[in-house]
Amino acid sequence: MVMKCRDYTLVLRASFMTKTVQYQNELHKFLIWDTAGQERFRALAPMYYRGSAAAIIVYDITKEETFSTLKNWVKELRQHGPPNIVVAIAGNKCDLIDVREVMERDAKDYADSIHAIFVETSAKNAININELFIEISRRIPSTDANPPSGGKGFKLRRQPSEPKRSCC
Ligand SMILES: Nc1nc2c(ncn2[C@@H]2O[C@H](COP(=O)(O)OP(=O)(O)OP(=O)(O)O)[C@@H](O)[C@H]2O)c(=O)[nH]1
Repeated sequence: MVMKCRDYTLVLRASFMTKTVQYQNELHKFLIWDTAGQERFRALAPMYYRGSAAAIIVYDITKEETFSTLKNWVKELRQHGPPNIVVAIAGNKCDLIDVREVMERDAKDYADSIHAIFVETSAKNAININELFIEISRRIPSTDANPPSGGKGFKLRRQPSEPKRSCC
């Protein structure tokens, strides 16, 4: 998406991707919008989270300020997001524990306090990525245990439950 504004052009880096995970006997396909996390793009966020079953908010365990920013996104989702949206918090770059600034315990406690899924991940080393999506699948099971044959998808609904995940 490109937004023109006066004499400059602002390119919004929102990319789309899919991920499929197996959960119990079902394949769950996620349609994912990776949006720009910067504050200046906040007004555009509803375009992406509206109608979404889940939101993954990612911070960088080596940068404390990203964890503070994350809390603003949680507030935004709580105030303006779909009422039953499943929120997952991912502390990325857990391969860099030597330069960690955000304690795992603190992040986990915060996630628990808002009933969010929590996991530390490494996109670089593919740690806990699948586990994160499986946990989201667990929270938003199918409303229809027996979808019609030939059907290409099914609706998801939220089911509150306690997350259980630890990092690398
Ligand atoms: N060590 C390490 N580096 C990572 C990991 N994930 C991303 N990076 C690096 O961090 C930098 C930023 O990665 P991006 O994928 O652009 O992160 P982003 O959250 O999309 O950042 P924005 O583009 O600002 O929204 C890149 O240099 C990546 O290679 C990780 O798990 N471990």
